[in-house]
Amino acid sequence: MTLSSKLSDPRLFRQYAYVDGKWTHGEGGREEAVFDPATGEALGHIPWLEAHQITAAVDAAEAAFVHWRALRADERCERLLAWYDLLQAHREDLATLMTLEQGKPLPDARGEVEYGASFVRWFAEEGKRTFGETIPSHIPNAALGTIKEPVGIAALITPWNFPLAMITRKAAAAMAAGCTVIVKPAGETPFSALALAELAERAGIPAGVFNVVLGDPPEVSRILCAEDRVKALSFTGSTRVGRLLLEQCANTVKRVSLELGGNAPFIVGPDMDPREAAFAAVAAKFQTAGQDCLAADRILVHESIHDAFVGHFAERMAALTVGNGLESEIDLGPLIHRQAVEKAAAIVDDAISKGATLVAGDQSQAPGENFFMPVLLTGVTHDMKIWHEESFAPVAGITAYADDDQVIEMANDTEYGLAAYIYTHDIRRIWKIMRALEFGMVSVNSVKMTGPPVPFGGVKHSGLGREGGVTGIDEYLETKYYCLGALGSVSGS
Ligand SMILES: NC(=O)c1ccc[n+]([C@@H]2O[C@H](COP(=O)([O-])OP(=O)(O)OC[C@H]3O[C@@H](n4cnc5c(N)ncnc54)[C@H](O)[C@@H]3O)[C@@H](O)[C@H]2O)c1
Ligand SMILES: N[C@@H](CC=O)C(=O)O
Repeated sequence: MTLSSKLSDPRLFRQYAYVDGKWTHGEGGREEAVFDPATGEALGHIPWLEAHQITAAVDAAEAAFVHWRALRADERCERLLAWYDLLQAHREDLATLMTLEQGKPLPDARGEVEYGASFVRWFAEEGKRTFGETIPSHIPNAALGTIKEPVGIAALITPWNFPLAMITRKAAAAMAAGCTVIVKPAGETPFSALALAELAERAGIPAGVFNVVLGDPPEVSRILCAEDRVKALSFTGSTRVGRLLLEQCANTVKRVSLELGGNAPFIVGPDMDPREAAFAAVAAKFQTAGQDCLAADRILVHESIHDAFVGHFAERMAALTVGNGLESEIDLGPLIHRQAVEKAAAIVDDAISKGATLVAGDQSQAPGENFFMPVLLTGVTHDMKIWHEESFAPVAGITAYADDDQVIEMANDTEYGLAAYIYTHDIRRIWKIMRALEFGMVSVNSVKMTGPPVPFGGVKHSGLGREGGVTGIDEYLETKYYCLGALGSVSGS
């Protein structure tokens, strides 16, 4: 059965790049297969564009920018809202596509479509509120102020773990600001991006405003980063690649936004009900099979409730079902590919060899070669990979701590600074720990922390800038200051 036959609208499945409003094949004959990580079956193929075709996408975005930026904000809003409506109308097909190429369970994929669409609606509205300011003048007879203007073409490079929402959180902000965009999705999950392009076209987004290029990742990124006409780069992905791209953007002095890796601590205070906290920790760890930048990687539990917490965690973890995300009642789908499984196994082996205890996690039960059964390790310490590396896998590491100062030190003992969780009802402890944590986002007594109104982003090596919220659109705007002199009548006003 082909992929398109699983969709009620088969035209959402596209195996071409999308440049200047046209479905585009590669001119050099290079292509890449895209696999269903659950079954290993090839879902389809995507072309790799040649260097001159990437440059042609920049030409198209440049030409489209002239007209797109000239529209009124409310006109851009109307088109983005039409796109939002289409995303909602095709939610089921978009979720099916996503589960097939990414592996996450269908209900999670539906949730991501909803989440991704919510950024389009949010920024459609925010585009109407890109206010400048009036500045009381210190210059006689002058009026001073600022205007917000779109930066120009934005290149958006995105990962495979959230194949739709990571694009819309960037693209909707950029497009609402009046920018045109060139999206380079992950090669593992291009079909969600191409379905977005199909729906953008149907929504009346003009040719050249939303482009999707496909190709060899280092080659495409080098071209986009070196292009002076590309004024902003927004990247979501690993810290390793983020650093490379930051370097590559130096010559053209681009605006760079980076949403990079995480290694979230999950802190449980002594006053917590261990069962309630353990169930929350399981949810924070195993969403998207642990392939989430917000995944609770280091679970730090007060020594007084540690053993009870571990018992409840193991009990809840044992109830998780692992399988093909298209089947019903599945909690964890496959990992994205075999290398991810091997990396997870290496992290577990490293921890055990350095003294961690394997409480649960029997890989002989895995239902396929890309699957990894949830693992629970206790006694994880600073010298283990699991402490420092983002496992991006369903591997939970628990450690006991003695007091607040110790847990703050443990939590901050990482190069990452994206998100952290605190579970306690002691308001003084919450305030002390929350202020001391070196993380861009801290969630207290809640697993869910994201959504369009929040400024999403990290500190330290987790990134630069913020996405979403009222400031997310600023990543795509320049502030132009003006001084209107010799006006005569305004002095002193
Ligand atoms: N902070 C956030 O908002 C956030 C959200 C989702 C994922 N992530 C992070 O993304 C990572 C997982 O995604 P991934 O494995 O796709 O990341 P990745 O860095 O390997 O790839 C991200 C993108 O960069 C491209 N790429 C890969 N190698 C490249 C190279 N050498 N030069 C140029 N481009 C290259 C990929 O094709 C992809 O489009 C994790 O570290 C995760 O924490 C962060
Ligand atoms: N869950 C994150 C994506 C991280 O991988 C989000 O909400 O943006």
